[in-house]
Amino acid sequence: MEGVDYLADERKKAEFDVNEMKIVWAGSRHNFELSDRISKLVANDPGFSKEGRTMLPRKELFKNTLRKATYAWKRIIELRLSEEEAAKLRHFVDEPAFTDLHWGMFIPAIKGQGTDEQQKKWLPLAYKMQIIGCYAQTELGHGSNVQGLETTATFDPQTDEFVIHSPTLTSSKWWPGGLGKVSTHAVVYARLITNGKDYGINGFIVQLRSLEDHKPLPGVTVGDIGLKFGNGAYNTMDNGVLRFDHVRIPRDQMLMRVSQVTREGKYVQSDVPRQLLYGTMVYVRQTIVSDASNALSRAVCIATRYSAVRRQFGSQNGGQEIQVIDYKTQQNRLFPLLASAYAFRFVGEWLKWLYTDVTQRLQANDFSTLPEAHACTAGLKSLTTTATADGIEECRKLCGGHGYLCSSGLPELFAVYVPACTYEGDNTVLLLQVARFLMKTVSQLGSGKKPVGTIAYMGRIEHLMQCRSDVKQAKDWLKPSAVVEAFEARAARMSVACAQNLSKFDNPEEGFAELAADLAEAAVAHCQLIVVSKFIEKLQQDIPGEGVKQQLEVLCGIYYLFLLHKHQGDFLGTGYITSKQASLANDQLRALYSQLRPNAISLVDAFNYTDHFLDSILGRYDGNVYPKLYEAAWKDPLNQSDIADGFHEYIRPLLKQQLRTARL
Ligand SMILES: CC(C)(COP(=O)(O)OP(=O)(O)OC[C@H]1O[C@@H](n2cnc3c(N)ncnc32)[C@H](O)[C@@H]1OP(=O)(O)O)[C@@H](O)C(=O)NCCC(=O)NCCSC(=O)CCCC(=O)O
Ligand SMILES: Cc1cc2nc3c(=O)[nH]c(=O)nc-3n(C[C@H](O)[C@H](O)[C@H](O)COP(=O)(O)OP(=O)(O)OC[C@H]3O[C@@H](n4cnc5c(N)ncnc54)[C@H](O)[C@@H]3O)c2cc1C
Repeated sequence: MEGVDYLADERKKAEFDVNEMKIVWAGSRHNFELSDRISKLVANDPGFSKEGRTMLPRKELFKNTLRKATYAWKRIIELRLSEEEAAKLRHFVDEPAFTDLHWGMFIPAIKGQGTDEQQKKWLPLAYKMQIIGCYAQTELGHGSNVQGLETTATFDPQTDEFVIHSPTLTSSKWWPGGLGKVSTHAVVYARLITNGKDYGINGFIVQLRSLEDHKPLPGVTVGDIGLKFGNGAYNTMDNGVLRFDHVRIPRDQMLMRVSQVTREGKYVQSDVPRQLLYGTMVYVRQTIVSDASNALSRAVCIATRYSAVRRQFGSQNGGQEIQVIDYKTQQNRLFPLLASAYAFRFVGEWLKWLYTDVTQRLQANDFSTLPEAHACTAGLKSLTTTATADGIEECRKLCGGHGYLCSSGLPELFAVYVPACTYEGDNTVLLLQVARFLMKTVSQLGSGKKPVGTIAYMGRIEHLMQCRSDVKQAKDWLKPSAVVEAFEARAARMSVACAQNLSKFDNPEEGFAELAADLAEAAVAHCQLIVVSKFIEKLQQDIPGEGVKQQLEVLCGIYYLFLLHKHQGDFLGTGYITSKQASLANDQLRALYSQLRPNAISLVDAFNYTDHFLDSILGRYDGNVYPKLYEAAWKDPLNQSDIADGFHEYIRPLLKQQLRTARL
């Protein structure tokens, strides 16, 4: 029981009020109480047990997910949970399921792209789960290039219907979650054709399966696309394939907020921008940023607790060995991830605000902030999911050999998380969207159009192109103004360098393609600036609780100094800092690691995760790792008998043969 006492000692070292930090992490007292209550409700309900999940064959795994999702719905109804509480419950059940897409994409697509009338008709059915929907956009041949989708929706004025058709193999819908085995309906993205003219992509509500016996409707071929990465993991989801053979739907099932087709077959474009068709993706990308902080904090919680329990080397006079968390290399790998989890939390909060603001504006027909919202959601989705996927894998390595066991929770967390780098937009493709936005901004600098919001810094381009860091000693790197200027100057100079290189090409598209790798790096620099700025802005707020703000300052410092160290080439290459100043930044970073060290365990306790949610022996709250690892091994099906199945067939004949050879 050594571990139990050990983490208790660690907790005593905390220099701040952990309960207050829990509220900062949750975003508000209300959010904290909500998460705390619902996570415990899920953890204490045997219906949501995760026991043996990674051992189940696919069919059983999937059925188990159906059972859990239905049980969750039953509890939501019985307990009369609000929409907010219900969403939390699904979150803490912690198993990818068709319901994620139903609530997370099908309903938002109808809300964002449907007319009031369409919303009135479809949303009540969806809210009661009398229909179950998915988001069918991606095809076998195209995912990133949405304009390249091939499914057609041809208007037939004779019958006032659209004919939905998959003209080629590559037009088969491929990937939509919840489609394979569950959804009764889908929002299908298809090329709208009327009067022989192709008007590009639009959304259509299409029924796929009978509401009576769940059989695919005539003309619909639908199934699961097969086993995915990892054991268990995302295989709880029925990502699907779907083909249409001239399936007819009424005209009013075209989502008509952005454009309409009249009874006569006339195409009418509303005064809202066509980009609103992509609105569901903007919404989901924004939620993915908060999810990144959830996933990363979970991995970091496991790796931090285990790093305090684990000891290697350095025993003096028969005393205890060193806790691996005390190695500076371990700190240099772990603490920036802990800081990133907090950074992503705060930028996620801010992005939620931005999204709400843009939605309100859109409702009032003000579309001015849409490009920035797109650039921010795309860029931050890309930045945070890349860092989180890499971070989870780093946490696995930080846990040494035991991190490779499924019982550490890390392999499954990684396998479930890593597709976030691809879905909702491949991370590189999304960075290039940010780069386009940046190049447009730079090209308009002389036009008198003042950059606002996250690109307001470009308005000070002349200063940012020539200023130099005035850092003279390590602690100067703790000054927010010094840091923000460093990140602004680096981002601005990288963008301007790209713009200058682009201007050498006669054809801008050719130039963009040729310089894509540099452009993606400039986009990363811009996105890192946003995260750093939002963290610093958070610290300017009034934050109650003894020592809480100080800890956040340490975390913020670690976040930006680690980035500065990692991307030293950019900061030096653009000439904003000298190598001496880079080295001072590193000195300060090391000092911050030492300040963070006694608080590390309490900083991960502030995430307030239940052992059920973490589902990790290495990350147990009580640190009681070794007895539980030992116990868990014996639960493996291989250990149900001393003699393995297959012994008589394979091992015994082998041994006999060796015996004969030995006698020879
Ligand atoms: C990559 C692009 C952006 C390219 O679009 P395009 O129209 O060919 O590109 P373009 O000419 O560069 O852009 C035209 C213009 O559209 C703008 N734009 C592009 N996207 C958006 C948006 N979301 N909101 C607002 N504006 C947007 C661009 O900035 C361009 O604007 P501009 O003309 O420069 O003013 C797009 O096609 C795209 O988003 N691809 C990624 C596909 C994707 O994310 N699929 C998601 C499928 S659902 C899913 O994965 C579910 C995940 C499961 C889960 O969450 O659990
Ligand atoms: C687990 C999971 C769940 C999903 N759920 C859904 C869903 O519910 N509904 C749905 O419709 N879709 C879903 N998708 C599909 C997903 O949205 C797409 O896979 C994603 O948008 C990436 O598109 P792609 O597969 O076409 O990748 P590709 O674009 O083919 O990417 C392949 C490679 O090409 C590169 N590349 C592509 N274009 C460019 C470019 N212009 N410049 C430089 N590099 C480029 C990419 O960076 C990448 O390295 C899901 C995918 C996964 C993995």
